Amino acid sequence: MLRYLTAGESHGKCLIGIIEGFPSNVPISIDEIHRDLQRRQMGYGRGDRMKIEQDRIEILSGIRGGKTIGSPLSFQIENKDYANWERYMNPIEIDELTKKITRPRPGHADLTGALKYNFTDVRNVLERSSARETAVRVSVGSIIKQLMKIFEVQVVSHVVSIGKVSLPENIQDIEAMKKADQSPVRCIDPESEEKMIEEIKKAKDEGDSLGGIFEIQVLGVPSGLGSYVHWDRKLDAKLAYALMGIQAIKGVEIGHGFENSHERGSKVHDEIFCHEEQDYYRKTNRAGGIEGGMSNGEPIIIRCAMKPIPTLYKPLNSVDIETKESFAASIERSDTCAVPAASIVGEMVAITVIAEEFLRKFGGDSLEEITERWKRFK
Ligand SMILES: Cc1cc2nc3c(=O)[nH]c(=O)nc-3n(C[C@H](O)[C@H](O)[C@H](O)COP(=O)(O)O)c2cc1C
Ligand SMILES: C=C(O[C@@H]1CC(C(=O)O)=C[C@@H](OP(=O)(O)O)[C@H]1O)C(=O)O
Repeated sequence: MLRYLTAGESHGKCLIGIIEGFPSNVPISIDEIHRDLQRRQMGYGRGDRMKIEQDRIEILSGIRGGKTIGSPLSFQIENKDYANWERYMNPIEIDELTKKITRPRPGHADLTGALKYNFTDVRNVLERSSARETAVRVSVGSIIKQLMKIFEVQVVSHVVSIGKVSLPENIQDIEAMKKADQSPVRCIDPESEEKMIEEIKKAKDEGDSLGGIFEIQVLGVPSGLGSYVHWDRKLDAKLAYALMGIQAIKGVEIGHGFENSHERGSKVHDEIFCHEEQDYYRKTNRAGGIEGGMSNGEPIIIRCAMKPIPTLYKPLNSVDIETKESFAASIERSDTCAVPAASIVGEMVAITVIAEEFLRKFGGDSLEEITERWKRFK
């Protein structure tokens, strides 16, 4: 079973990841992981923290001479910003005069987190609830992506909307999606992209923030991953669970999920055809590649809705947890919009779920064992 853990605070010394259950003999390129880490840091609307960090991974175990050896694969990513925060974040001793954060931000984990863990300083909450942690999930996904590439599975994503600015139509251009990194908002329509940038600029000038929707497509997924036999084995359920685990993701849609609910069945379901030499196929993919909790061989299409960033430079009302007086919420340095970055996190989280299910079906201890099973299936 493939599983992983993440650790680390946003302004602590470093972030840590451990992957367990990864097969042996898989070649891993550190450059590719660095490329994905850099993709996560890009995107118009990010704040000044991204100018400080240049995320690099240091592998600590599980890889020898460029290939995995089947043991737990562990790594760390340094937080460069720790140098500026050490006196607040040192694990053993912090500056006595450290100012507490007592004005929770609506929409962030601050208030409920402080009450739940019995803190008088909201910093104890925001350090771990921060999406800084997603650098680890991207590293995990990037390692897993390299395994899945051997089995011809790929993942792409693009931004569909920022605030109220949306792509004019449901464009399904995979080649354009593969090149989405070249555009600052990762939008595949240049006209919409410009409008999205304007929208982000306006929100920033007004001390406000924005969310949006991104789409992920996983291509080349063999049919039969996941299962209909039990609710917690359904592939769509697993994807929704993992994707909702990304900070600020509040909705997950598989295929034309919401749109389909307004139509009659005859307009929705993807008819089945068979080519003598070509196997079964569909002419449409409104189901988004999943039927009965199983991949059906079509591209898996997922959309995720991200809420607007909670930290506002023109803050909303809040209550000081020490004095109980009304105040404007605290202002932490912040992104204005992080939908392009979240789309990269989404890619990596989605490919991780697909890999878990792929290994459940074709799994073995070594790459060679898995390849044999996969080839037999094909
Ligand atoms: C890539 C990314 C970057 C984010 N950047 C910020 C940020 O700069 N400021 C902020 O307040 N929230 C940011 N968020 C959102 C918060 O982390 C998130 O809203 C918070 O942890 C509360 O969790 P919830 O929205 O899932 O309920 C970011 C989220 C992601 C995915
Ligand atoms: C550090 C990252 O994102 C952070 C996510 C985040 C939050 O509240 O989620 C708040 C901000 O943190 P800071 O106050 O240090 O600027 C973002 O920069 C990152 O993505 O690597």
